[in-house]
Amino acid sequence: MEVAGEQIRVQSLSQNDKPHVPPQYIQPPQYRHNADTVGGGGGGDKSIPAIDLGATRADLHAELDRACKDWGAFHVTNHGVPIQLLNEMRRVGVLFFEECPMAEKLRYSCDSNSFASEGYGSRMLVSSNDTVLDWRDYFDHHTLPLSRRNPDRWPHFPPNYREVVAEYGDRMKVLAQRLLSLISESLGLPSSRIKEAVGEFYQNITVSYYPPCPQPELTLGLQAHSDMGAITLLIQDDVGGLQVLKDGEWVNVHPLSDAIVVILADQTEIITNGKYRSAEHRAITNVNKARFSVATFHDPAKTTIISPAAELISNSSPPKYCQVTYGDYVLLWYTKGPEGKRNIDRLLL
Ligand SMILES: O=C(O)CCC(=O)C(=O)O
Ligand SMILES: [Fe+2]
Repeated sequence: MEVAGEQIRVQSLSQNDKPHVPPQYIQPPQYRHNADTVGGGGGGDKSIPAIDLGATRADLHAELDRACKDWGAFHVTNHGVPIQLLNEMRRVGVLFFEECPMAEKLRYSCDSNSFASEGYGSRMLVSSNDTVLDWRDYFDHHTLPLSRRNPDRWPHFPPNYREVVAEYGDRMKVLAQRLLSLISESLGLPSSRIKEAVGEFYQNITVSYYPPCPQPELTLGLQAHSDMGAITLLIQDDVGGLQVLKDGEWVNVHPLSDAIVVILADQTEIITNGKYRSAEHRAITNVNKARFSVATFHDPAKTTIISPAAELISNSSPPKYCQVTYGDYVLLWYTKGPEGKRNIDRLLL
């Protein structure tokens, strides 16, 4: 835990070789995952849908409609982002966490007293000292709009790290726009409808590093939450650990190396008046292997007011959520904590 400026990273704890995790990382019993499911179960045969973006438009609309209603999360293949870039993003990210000396990594430390500050950290929520901590280190990059992008603040090791992140962010933006268009169309809305409601993308890229954990049954790599913004695009390595909640059961998102995981976030749920849902998800830990993922978030500006799309409102389908200024929503998330989907539930009418 970070107290009075002291910087403790989970990676350092993991390298201590202690058999027990410190008490701040122990989840209350109701939030722990069932160790029996790790690697084996985690939803049994169930898995999120996989959608081939090369399919015909009519097929795509039907498949997206199903996936966004039932899951709020799905894999996409044939997505147009070069596979080499996905692999390079994974490679430079892992090299930073594993090969860069801790003293140098700490030079990029984020400001642990402000929300979503850019840089290297372990503790996303600034709320209170009794928050249970995630078994995760991360590096958060502010990538879009370009006025927020300052690669000087990003890792200088390996040498091409900054170039890869910049290109990766640009490619993810294009894919996120395309997906929001297709998702609008699959609801019968004009293709630009959700994109216009979100406005210019504020894009953050968070690379997460989950070190091996001596007591995975007591911890979470990342507590259950839904993402705050509009749409998240995620890639992971081959270790596995991401889970999505489906009908009350946690289902493993099995790694598919060339695919990208799409996670609908809360503002899309509001704009679609709950017709499409944001996915509640979490990351679990394991004893043997460090795990790596890259989440690219696409959010509205803090001043944007988000409300259900008028075209989706009628006498038989009244508004389900009250309108919210995105900045107020973010503040709630960071001060109260995500606790699953509690924050969006507060907006229910
Ligand atoms: O590491 C993962 O797979 C999940 C990351 C995530 O959900 C997030 O950063 O919001
Ligand atoms: Fe997330």
